Amino acid sequence: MEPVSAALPEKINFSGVGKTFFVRGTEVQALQPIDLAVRAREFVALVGPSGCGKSTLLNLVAGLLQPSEGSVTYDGKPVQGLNFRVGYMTQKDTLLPWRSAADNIGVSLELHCRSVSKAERAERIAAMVDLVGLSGFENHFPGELSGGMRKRVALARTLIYEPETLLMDEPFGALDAQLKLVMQDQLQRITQDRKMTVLFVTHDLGEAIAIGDRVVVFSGRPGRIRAIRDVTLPRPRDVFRMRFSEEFSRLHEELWDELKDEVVKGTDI
Ligand SMILES: Nc1ncnc2c1ncn2[C@@H]1O[C@H](COP(=O)(O)OP(=O)(O)OP(=O)(O)O)[C@@H](O)[C@H]1O
Repeated sequence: MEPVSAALPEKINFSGVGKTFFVRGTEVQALQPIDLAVRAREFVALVGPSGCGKSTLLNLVAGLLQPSEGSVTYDGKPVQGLNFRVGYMTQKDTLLPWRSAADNIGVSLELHCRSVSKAERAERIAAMVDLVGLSGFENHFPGELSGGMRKRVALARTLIYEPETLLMDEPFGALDAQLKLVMQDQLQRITQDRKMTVLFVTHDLGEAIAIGDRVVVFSGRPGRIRAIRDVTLPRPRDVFRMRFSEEFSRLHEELWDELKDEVVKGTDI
């Protein structure tokens, strides 16, 4: 089955994108030149060994870094300066410990959307609390929340200013296996409903296949694309059961063959 996004315009394009860092006089090549086009509404999962440049790719789309070679475009235009069309959920949730869950969710509106009135902010926070399943915990402080709830706060904080694209860097990495499935299910529902484009970094191949429209496997540092596969399982997917499907097993086996050599020889793990 052809994914919906196949008919949609290109959203993000990496063309010959390489990145080299200079750390105290030493050159670290994080990414070899890569080419990848992401369509609007596509959910692309990036998997690869530690240090292969996955976060660097997200930082390039967010405009936090510039490529050393090649170009990154968003809606056909080079990313220059911060890209406010994207929401970025980083590895660490960076919640403000002195603010309640609700006030953490509203922080990006306070900082970036000053024209939004206090009443509208409260309304949008309440809608987000509901959307991510935090009702009853909105007045708790981060230290009083479980790991899963903190992730829900971080997700709501990213969604509240309605970015059209989500950049997610191992958002569920620290959660236990069951909770991960619950969060994957919720994320799938939200991003499909809102027709979002998603770049999702994970170490977990099963997670990548469960929620991606496409899975991109990277080699170890310097990262290059080793394999790309479409996941044609229909949506909405039952992330709790799809692991038992034939297509899931076939893809997992195929992609694990690509990934395992890289993980074994990984330099940074
Ligand atoms: N700002 C920076 N300055 C110097 N080196 C950096 C910087 N950012 C990343 N690197 C280096 O680039 C390489 C790729 O890092 P990156 O964080 O993109 O990898 P990753 O695949 O996301 O790793 P992980 O899965 O462990 O998070 C690493 O060797 C890292 O040390």
